[in-house]
Amino acid sequence: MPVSLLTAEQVRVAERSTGELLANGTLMRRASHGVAQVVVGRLAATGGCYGRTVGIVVGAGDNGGDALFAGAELARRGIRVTAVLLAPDKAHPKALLAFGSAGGRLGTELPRGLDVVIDGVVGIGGRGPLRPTAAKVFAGVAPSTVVVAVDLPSGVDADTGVVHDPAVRADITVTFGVRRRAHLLAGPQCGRIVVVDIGLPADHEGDPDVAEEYAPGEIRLQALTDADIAAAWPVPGAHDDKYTQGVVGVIAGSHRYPGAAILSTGAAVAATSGMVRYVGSAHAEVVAHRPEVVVVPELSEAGRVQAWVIGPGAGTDDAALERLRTVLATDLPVLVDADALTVLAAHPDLVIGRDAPTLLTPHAGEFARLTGEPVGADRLAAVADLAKRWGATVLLKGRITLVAQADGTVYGNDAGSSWAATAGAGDVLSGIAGSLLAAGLPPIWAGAAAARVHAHAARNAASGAPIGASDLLAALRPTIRELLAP
Ligand SMILES: NC(=O)C1=CN([C@@H]2O[C@H](COP(=O)(O)OP(=O)(O)OC[C@H]3O[C@@H](n4cnc5c(N)ncnc54)[C@H](O)[C@@H]3O)[C@@H](O)[C@H]2O)[C@@H](O)CC1
Ligand SMILES: Nc1ncnc2c1ncn2[C@@H]1O[C@H](COP(=O)(O)OP(=O)(O)O)[C@@H](O)[C@H]1O
Ligand SMILES: [K+]
Repeated sequence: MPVSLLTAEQVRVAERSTGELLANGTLMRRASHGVAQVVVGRLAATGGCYGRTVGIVVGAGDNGGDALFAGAELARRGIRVTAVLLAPDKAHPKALLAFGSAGGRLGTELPRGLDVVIDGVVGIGGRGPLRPTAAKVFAGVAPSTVVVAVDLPSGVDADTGVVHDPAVRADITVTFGVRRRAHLLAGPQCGRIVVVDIGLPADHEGDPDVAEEYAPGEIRLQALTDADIAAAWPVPGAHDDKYTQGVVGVIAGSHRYPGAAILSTGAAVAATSGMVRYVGSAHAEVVAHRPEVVVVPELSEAGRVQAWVIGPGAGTDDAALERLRTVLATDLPVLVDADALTVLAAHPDLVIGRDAPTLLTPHAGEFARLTGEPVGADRLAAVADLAKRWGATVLLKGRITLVAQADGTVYGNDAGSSWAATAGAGDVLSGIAGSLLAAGLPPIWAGAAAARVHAHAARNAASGAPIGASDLLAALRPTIRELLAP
């Protein structure tokens, strides 16, 4: 099942629902034990615990309490632990006492050359950037020191994932019970995320039971897992033929710029085993690369399809507008990308009010063209708002891809690497998502599944070195094979 990512308020609701466990400090003891275990695991893997050095940066709230209790546990294991209290008179009293009794020391700055530093400045109660005193402490941390954030890297907004300046950059983030939105939205800032079970009540899907907290239209952020995608990926059955699996039509590229057409149709051929049609002036080039694609130069000559992809390298002239108008007037699912988004920006009425499934796939620049303003720091709010206003599904590209449906549901994916940031990678994405639309997946699933497989393919193709979009395309089939038969 998709993994939910909660707001700070939803986390607090889930914590409060445990009643006594929250009030008597059991949740905090479980949380801090989880932090200590992660640190011990890290030290044990690199030479053991005894005599190693850990620093703790402690803020005024419960996040600092978690860090101090964890520090007490580490000190009891023979680790030399030093805590810097940013607000000494507000540090969690019981945790501070436990830390002192366990042999933890207090300092005004962190010792040099630490093995690990624990960021307990702020968690879900944090607002804005690291304040100057905390920033100064972290500025002195050596690059070789492993940074373990308690709950969230401080300076990262829990709900929007906005990374303020300055903010902590963590190698590992240890969180409690359920992921916060920032763990996806600011994934690269969090490093590896470890979710510790602290006994929050779970609903039948395994998520903390906050379903009733969602009002209609409210943003609900989730992430698809590989298992979700594998279960939904179209696999031909005994009675399938080329038509029953869905035919995708791609309107892309031009004789002068055939690359987008080759990449998009190539990805559509690789993603599912149905049929791919191509419409446009790059028909000779497309068929030279992929003889199985059925090509025609004009839209009027195209046979039946179950979904359209329109836009990659397809131009922005009057003829492009007419083709866009024609496909959007059908009752078929349509993916609008690249040049077609530029055309659409001047004619939003073509999509607003459209009943059939519509998937828009802008990068940040195209998004700004559609809305008339930059995406801004809060990408989640921006993409959800456009989806709601236009009544379409919107996939905002980038390291973190967000796919928003008009009802407030948003699926997010952290690509895990940025090797896909290369020319033509978007054309590949359009072909994958288009073929999934033709197979009958709802736009949010087609977009999110395509984004995740695209990211895996980029990582597999790159394997530590730069790639071009055709390398990404070539890695698609082995990546899908790995997904379907892990
Ligand atoms: N409520 C609970 O039972 C549990 C809470 N837990 C921990 O408690 C945290 C939440 O604790 P709190 O609600 O006390 O909030 P935090 O400790 O996250 O932060 C609030 C405090 O930090 C100050 N502050 C806010 N922004 C700041 C900034 N930019 N720089 C410096 N100080 C800033 C605030 O004035 C306030 O004193 C979670 O993130 C988690 O680590 C865990 O122990 C799990 C259980
Ligand atoms: N920093 C990044 N990390 C990971 N993936 C990225 C990054 N930037 C872009 N991408 C992905 O690469 C693709 C680029 O698409 P796009 O910008 O349309 O390029 P083009 O038009 O050249 O094909 C998208 O799938 C996008 O999500
Ligand atoms: K923190």
